[in-house]
Amino acid sequence: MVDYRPILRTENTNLLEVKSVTCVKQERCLFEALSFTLGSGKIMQIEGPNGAGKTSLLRILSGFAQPEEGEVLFEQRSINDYYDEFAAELLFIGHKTGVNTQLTAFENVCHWLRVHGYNDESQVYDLLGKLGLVGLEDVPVRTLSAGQQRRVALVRLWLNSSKLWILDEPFTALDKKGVAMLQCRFNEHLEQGGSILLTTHQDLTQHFEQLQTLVLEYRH
Ligand SMILES: Nc1ncnc2c1ncn2[C@@H]1O[C@H](COP(=O)(O)OP(=O)(O)OP(=O)(O)O)[C@@H](O)[C@H]1O
Repeated sequence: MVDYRPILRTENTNLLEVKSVTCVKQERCLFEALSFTLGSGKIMQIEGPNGAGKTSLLRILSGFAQPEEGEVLFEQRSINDYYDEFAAELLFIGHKTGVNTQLTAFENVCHWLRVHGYNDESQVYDLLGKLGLVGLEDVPVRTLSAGQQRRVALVRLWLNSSKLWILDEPFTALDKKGVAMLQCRFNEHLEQGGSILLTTHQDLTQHFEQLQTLVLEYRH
């Protein structure tokens, strides 16, 4: 595909460090004094029941929301103080996938390429084909099925060399083949020294040797 810069592996350092983070929504404390680290080449699954605060945590870790207390460090620097540098190393795909459903899959991918400063559109059809979208590249995304729309959103994982991927329910609506393809892509990213934080209700223990799990309880 496009010639992207390699991820530089940062040995023996924590890519992400969460220090005593507390989140309160609608006067309910979702989590309190939460601390953990995520190293280079590591994957962490955030689990918990509906409403426990998984998405809220991902939003704090991405810098889209501020915690009541605590801080988040990326490569040992506060993401608030160095947000631009952090953002350049972050790929966030949320519940709302960021796909423009009025545009075609091809147009969406070309847009993402341009945003990242790349103009080589020559292999976009190949990439969309790889993701099972053959023949669907030029129809508005809104006319695709939920799983096909998710596949369009996930194309960014094949176009991206950000160190940290934060993904909210990336497996939603994918069929078995789609799930397997995504797991394969995750492993490639980890092998290159990238890190992944994700929420999912899938059991990933069989698929990732060094899976870390963080369970958020529902707090009343
Ligand atoms: N912007 C907001 N304003 C007010 N309340 C919010 C906001 N965002 C989240 N909440 C509340 O925080 C709680 C946790 O929501 P969150 O989306 O983080 O949960 P979740 O664990 O991701 O749930 P699910 O598994 O259903 O996606 C919910 O009760 C929700 O109503």
